[in-house]
Amino acid sequence: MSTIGNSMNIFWQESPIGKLERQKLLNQKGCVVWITGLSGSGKSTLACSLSNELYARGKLSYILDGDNLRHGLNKDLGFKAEDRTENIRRVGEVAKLFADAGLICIASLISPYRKDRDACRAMLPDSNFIEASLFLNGSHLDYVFMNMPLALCEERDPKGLYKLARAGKIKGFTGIDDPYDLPLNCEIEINQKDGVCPMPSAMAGEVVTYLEDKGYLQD
Ligand SMILES: Nc1ncnc2c1ncn2[C@@H]1O[C@H](COP(=O)(O)OS(=O)(=O)O)[C@@H](OP(=O)(O)O)[C@H]1O
Ligand SMILES: Nc1ncnc2c1ncn2[C@@H]1O[C@H](COP(=O)(O)OP(=O)(O)O)[C@@H](O)[C@H]1O
Repeated sequence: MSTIGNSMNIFWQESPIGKLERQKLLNQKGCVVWITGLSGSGKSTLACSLSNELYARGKLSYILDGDNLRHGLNKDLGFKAEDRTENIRRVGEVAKLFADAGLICIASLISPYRKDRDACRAMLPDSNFIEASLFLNGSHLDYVFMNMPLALCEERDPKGLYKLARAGKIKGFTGIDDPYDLPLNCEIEINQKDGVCPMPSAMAGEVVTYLEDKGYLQD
């Protein structure tokens, strides 16, 4: 019996089929690939390309896209700091469930605050001791940082939001008048090469190679 958050007298219910059985069924390891970066940096593009690439290899993934989740689960949240924190916390919890289900969960959110990203990583510890030896950082969450210059994101501006933010019509826009804390410990960083952004398939390929090397693409 325990007290968690605001709930009292609650018990953990075990289920007969666990993560290991599900992973065997799917021949992959449940994990979270969390893509962070400015609006317009290419998070959704990478998420879709990665999902396609994994599908072609017979691997089951699911995309948690910040924009989409704000249409449902997170429709009560805005963009002030505490709402963004709650947004990331909720998506971290959902991602944890997907990883436990055995899926390769691809989360694509700006996730601008370092403390919230650190909290998500802490939420997904590698609890299985035998498995743990396979993973260097002991976490089933890996960050991909879309390190694209603000000027490029602003030039792309596919939704016209930077223009509105610059005109003062959107307040607290990430990169303009709300901070983006640069990641200090991301597993993968995607950069421009000679001023050119890699093709989506090349970005996805880099992540797939990483997942392969870490042993996620087999049970
Ligand atoms: N103020 C402000 N700041 C940043 N972004 C804004 C804002 N208002 C609306 N949008 C749109 O919301 C998308 C980001 O949602 P997220 O859930 O990923 O944001 S966060 O992680 O909670 O910061 C983001 O989508 P992406 O462009 O896909 O990143 C924007 O289209
Ligand atoms: N690797 C890339 N090369 C060229 N254009 C890209 C690349 N990645 C994204 N884009 C373009 O940049 C814009 C923003 O990409 P998007 O994936 O929607 O970013 P985010 O999800 O971070 O807001 C889109 O118009 C997209 O087509």
